[in-house]
Amino acid sequence: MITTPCGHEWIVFLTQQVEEQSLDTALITAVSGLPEINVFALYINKHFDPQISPTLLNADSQIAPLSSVELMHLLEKVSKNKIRVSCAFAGVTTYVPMYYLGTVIGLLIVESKDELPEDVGMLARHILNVYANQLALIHKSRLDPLTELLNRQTFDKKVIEILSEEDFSGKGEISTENQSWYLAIIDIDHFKRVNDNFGHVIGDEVILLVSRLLKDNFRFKDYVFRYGGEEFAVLFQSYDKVAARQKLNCLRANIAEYPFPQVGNLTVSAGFLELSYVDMVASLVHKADLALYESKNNGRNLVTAYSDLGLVDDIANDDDIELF
Ligand SMILES: Nc1nc2c(ncn2[C@@H]2O[C@H](COP(=O)(O)OP(=O)(O)OP(=O)(O)O)[C@@H](O)[C@H]2O)c(=O)[nH]1
Repeated sequence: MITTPCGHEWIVFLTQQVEEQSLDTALITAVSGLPEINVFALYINKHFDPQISPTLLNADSQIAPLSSVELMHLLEKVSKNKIRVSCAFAGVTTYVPMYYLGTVIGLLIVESKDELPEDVGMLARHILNVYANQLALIHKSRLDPLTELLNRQTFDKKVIEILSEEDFSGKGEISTENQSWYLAIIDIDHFKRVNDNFGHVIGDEVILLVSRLLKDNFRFKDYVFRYGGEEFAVLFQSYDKVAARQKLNCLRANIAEYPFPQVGNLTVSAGFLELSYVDMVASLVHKADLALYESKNNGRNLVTAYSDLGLVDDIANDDDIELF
């Protein structure tokens, strides 16, 4: 791609990317296409959180990796909206900040023999900022607007991503730290009554508060989705079924105790199962739903595992069937 002085073509290229991975690749391509930029490292904090250290985007960088402490120190230094240059015997290192809404969320480090021309540094800065805006847009498109939980469209993709993770493949079904992945579907009990008695605005507020309780009860690395109106899905890791059930019961109890403004007390029901590589996403959801119905049928405010139902699972129990 030819680079015009304003970098117009790179901006068009970056803003055409609608997937995070292709956007990352586009950024690496754009930066490596800039004149006089050959050796570089791109560090980005994809959580847009100034407390979290950025991580390296171009893993094959020839520049020695920096520690979190070094990176946080550098971010602070470049946060004055400046391109910083440090000269040493071996050459010049240039630090270009990446901004999002006034906060530095990343850094481009370039090592070169001579100082980079000013217009190249400025162009790099524009490209980084366009990337940050596009990344934020992609992140937003995955969220439910009311609750800011992950939306249903993102759910299937995430399950498939988890199932195809390296340490999940084969029959181990083991994830990081020897924990397994679980899927839970959680539904607010008698939610229609909330709408009927207090109106939709209060109903929406209840959905929002339940979403917050859900987020607070799970960890950073778990995934919480708004699956339907008053239905939520959670993908979380646990050592075993007992621990998974305990986690969900803890959430259930926290919600039951929570004083919802105007409405008072509410409960939720849940159904869950361990993710299995033999199942398709629709089948996993169907099984979690069956367990959820069991909770509802047994009086609500309950957690049921799919395995509690004692159903014969033809596919999962047949080791000879190869689905992939
Ligand atoms: N306020 C509000 N209500 C919603 C939203 N999405 C779905 N609902 C309502 O949620 C209610 C769901 O009701 P049902 O599926 O009958 O279930 P329920 O009353 O929760 O009863 P059980 O699930 O059987 O315990 C319906 O009245 C929907 O209109 C939303 O985004 N906001």
